Amino acid sequence: MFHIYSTSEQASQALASYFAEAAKEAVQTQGRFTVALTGGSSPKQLYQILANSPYRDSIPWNKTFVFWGDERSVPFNDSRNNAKMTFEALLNHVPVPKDQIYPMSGEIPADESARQYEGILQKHFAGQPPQFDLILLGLGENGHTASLFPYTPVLEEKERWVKEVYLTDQQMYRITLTAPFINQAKKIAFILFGSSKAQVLYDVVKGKYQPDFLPAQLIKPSSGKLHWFIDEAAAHLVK
Ligand SMILES: O=C(O)[C@H](O)[C@@H](O)[C@H](O)[C@H](O)COP(=O)(O)O
Repeated sequence: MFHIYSTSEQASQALASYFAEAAKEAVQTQGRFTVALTGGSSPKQLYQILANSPYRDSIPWNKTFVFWGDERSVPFNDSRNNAKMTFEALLNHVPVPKDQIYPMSGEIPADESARQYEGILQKHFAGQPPQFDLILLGLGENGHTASLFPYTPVLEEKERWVKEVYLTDQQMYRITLTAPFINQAKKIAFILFGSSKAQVLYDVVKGKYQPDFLPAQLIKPSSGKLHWFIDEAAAHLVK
């Protein structure tokens, strides 16, 4: 479902409200809210909105468990680290217990980090279906989402929940939730803005299915809901 707004600010406000509703609903039904955050520039406004009232005061942060959809394999203090950005924009300002926040480690080799993260998730979901209540995702101009990049082996992964991927052009490992695992989520919300995303958004949702080339096409929740929070500039080809 598309949620299209004139400005990125309005779209971020709408997603903040959706986030808050998802959190309250999850806590009411299961006693906790499990969310995966995204990196990139698009969610920063959302995080800043969530860090301030009314959301800072109304979301059940003390029952919220925070994970990430992907991470660059760089130390936490590196400016490219997704968790660092999220702490600065959101997590340092809201009362989520620190032991309920699970950054992917960039301090150990990426393959170990991916296995470690899978272990953390298995423990978190022990005895329950491994379903995030909400996963936030961005969309890159080349069709990637999380760290599911075109023509990378991780796109073929069917068993693992979390996997490392080496990106030759960036000369960097990244760690990512895999598409089959993301697709278990109850709610998935993409956030993207600007005319530079219009063509890729069109290609992903209306174009030919070619997920090796456009990995975001792999995101199809098996029983959950898929939402797109976008501005007019990004939406103009899909409307
Ligand atoms: O770590 C990251 O960068 C992301 O998880 C990545 O998948 C991002 O969401 C897209 O690249 C879109 O990024 P923008 O929002 O900056 O366009």
